[in-house]
Amino acid sequence: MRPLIVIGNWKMNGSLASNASWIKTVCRGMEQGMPAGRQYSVCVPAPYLSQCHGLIQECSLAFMSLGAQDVSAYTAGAYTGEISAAMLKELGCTYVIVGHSERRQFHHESDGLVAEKALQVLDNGMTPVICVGESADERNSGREIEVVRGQISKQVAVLQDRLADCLIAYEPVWAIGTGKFASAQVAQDMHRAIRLQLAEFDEDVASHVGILYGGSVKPDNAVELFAMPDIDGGLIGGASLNPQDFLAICQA
Ligand SMILES: O=C[C@H](O)COP(=O)(O)O
Repeated sequence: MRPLIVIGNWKMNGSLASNASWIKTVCRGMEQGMPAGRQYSVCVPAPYLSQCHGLIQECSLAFMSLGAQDVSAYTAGAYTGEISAAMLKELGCTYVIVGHSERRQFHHESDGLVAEKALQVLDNGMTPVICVGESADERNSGREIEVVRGQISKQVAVLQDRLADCLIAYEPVWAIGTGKFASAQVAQDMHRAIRLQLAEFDEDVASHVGILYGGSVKPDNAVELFAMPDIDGGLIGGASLNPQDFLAICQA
């Protein structure tokens, strides 16, 4: 049985004051009781990891953890501006997003680089959240399965059995920050296609991997999305900035 996992992604938002208020509000809300067997996390900008780790630790909620939004593909050395997986581990991260479509689009990250980053995360005892998804043009031309299969096949080739310890986030680019979300059935169809592709490699890996949906998840569409058999939770962008909306999605 795969646990439901809800991960917030603040992207490049936050401040020392607003982070503290967000974490206190969310922790207070979670202390009132959450559905059993779920995991929650929030991926914050790197400069705030230390602050947020301290605040999350103070809450002492076993099901709430910290995550990062990106990582270097290198272990250590002369890579100015990069942040290694070992550093993220030391700062208390449990999850690390890799290959988010914004990194692919604005920083030209390839599937190969994304897989190398995922390896770094795994080697340091954390869980990579590997993002895949098609653009509007790719879906409109009927190529969405082919595109996502291509992204997944590179991860399979590099990560092999270690994919069982990863999460995959299906995030259709046309749904990110646009308010247009994939209907629960459209998302389920893609999640199923991803799981079947993983089963071609190894059925055990396919049944273990959590596949999260991301793209305009809100409190009012989360229930239907999370009820789908191959949707194991969500990666929440815009709605995670509001602690009440994030809590509502976590409870969906
Ligand atoms: O990482 C999160 C995704 O990019 C989704 O963002 P969004 O919920 O603002 O559409």
